[in-house]
Amino acid sequence: DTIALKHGAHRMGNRTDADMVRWRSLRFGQFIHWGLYAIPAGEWNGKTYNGAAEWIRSWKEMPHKAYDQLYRQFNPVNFNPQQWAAQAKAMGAKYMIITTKHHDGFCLWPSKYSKYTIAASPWKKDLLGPMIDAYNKAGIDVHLYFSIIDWNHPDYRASLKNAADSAAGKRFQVFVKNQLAELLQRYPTIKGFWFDGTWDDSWKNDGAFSDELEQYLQALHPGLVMGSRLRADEKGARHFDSNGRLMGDYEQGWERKLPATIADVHGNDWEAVMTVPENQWGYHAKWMGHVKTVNEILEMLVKSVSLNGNFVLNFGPKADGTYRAEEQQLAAGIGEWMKVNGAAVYDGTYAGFEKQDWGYYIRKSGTDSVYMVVFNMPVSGSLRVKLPARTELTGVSMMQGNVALAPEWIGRNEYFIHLPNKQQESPMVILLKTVKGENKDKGNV
Ligand SMILES: C[C@@H]1N[C@@H](c2cn(-c3ccccc3)nn2)[C@H](O)[C@@H]1O
Repeated sequence: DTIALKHGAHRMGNRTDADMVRWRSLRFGQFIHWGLYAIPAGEWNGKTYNGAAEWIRSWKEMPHKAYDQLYRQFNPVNFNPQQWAAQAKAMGAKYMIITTKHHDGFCLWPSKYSKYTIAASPWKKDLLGPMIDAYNKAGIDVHLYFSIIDWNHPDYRASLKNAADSAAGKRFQVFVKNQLAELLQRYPTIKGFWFDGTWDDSWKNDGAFSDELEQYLQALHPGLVMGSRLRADEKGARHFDSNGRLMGDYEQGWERKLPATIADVHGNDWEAVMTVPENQWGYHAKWMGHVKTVNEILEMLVKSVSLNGNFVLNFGPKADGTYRAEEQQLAAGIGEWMKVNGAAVYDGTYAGFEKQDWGYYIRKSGTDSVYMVVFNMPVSGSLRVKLPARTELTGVSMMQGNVALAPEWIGRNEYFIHLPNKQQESPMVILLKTVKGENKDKGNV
């Protein structure tokens, strides 16, 4: 039996309105983490910070005062939003999420509610407006990342221990509400907020406020897409309320990790956000450890879509507004594959076929077209396909060159697709045409 909640999930099941249908169809996004942290870039006084570059202010070797003065040097003279948008478009991203304000509290827009903004820097001018315009002109939707945690704001409290804390907390909530309304008023074409930094007690223990805030923003900007990270219920449960129901419009917990199977997503919309190195969002001068390759990123993107989710790849521009070579090369390599095979990703959904070792199935939303994306070519060069019940195969073709293939029926609802060439440098896409049958097990295609 369910617990009576005033501030739990208010909706059963996924949103079906046009804005959410659009978000779901885009599938592939670009995250951008840009801010003062790109100036130290993970190094200070000749020492290297091994944590995430955007967290350097919390490093014992970084005096808060020194970090908080960095805005005096922020002057991205090579910032070129048209070039940023062109790179994202060439990569095949259909939406972008930009950090308006990370945990350090520095605002990339000239907020009237804070002095700690781009207006106080040598650059002076708004960075968000030109970015949003350039991306929208390139046909890419923009969502705004907003950190609730704000290390710069005098009224921020991680927890409320006394009356003074509660008064500060109230002032801080007004500040948050004002800044979010200001962002919607300044940038009316944005499609959603991506909230972060909502794990402190001060936020977790005021589910009512997070609920009211979500409804306030939806009223200001109907159709806004906001994930589960904003919300807590009145018992402090986050992402999923105390009855296990997802709050927000999609599950937003997949940070640097992916679900393993369709069972892990519980029928909810969801999105994964991923770093190129193990754990760097902001620009770090020295990437340590493994740097993901084009094919690794493509597999994460395809796996996410095959499990009904979106996949967002993170970029961390330098303080001067340019991108590091590794990120430029990654964007170009991903874009090359997406140019030929993007049809298998965009508007992709869970196909309902039994998973095979060679890779992933993706169903074009609402159609009988199912893509096979092959990552693990069998030594035999023959791909096993097991059709779901009441499904018949009417056509098989290679995406590259639209070459028809004649599968071999091997009994019941199973086929082998024998590939003419089992060499593969990158993921191979095959298109299956199916129809609803009467579960007749037959071999002809
Ligand atoms: C989207 C990513 N979320 C931010 C983050 C993650 N974390 C975090 C905090 C505690 C445990 C694990 C992760 N803190 N901040 C990162 O800084 C980046 O913005």
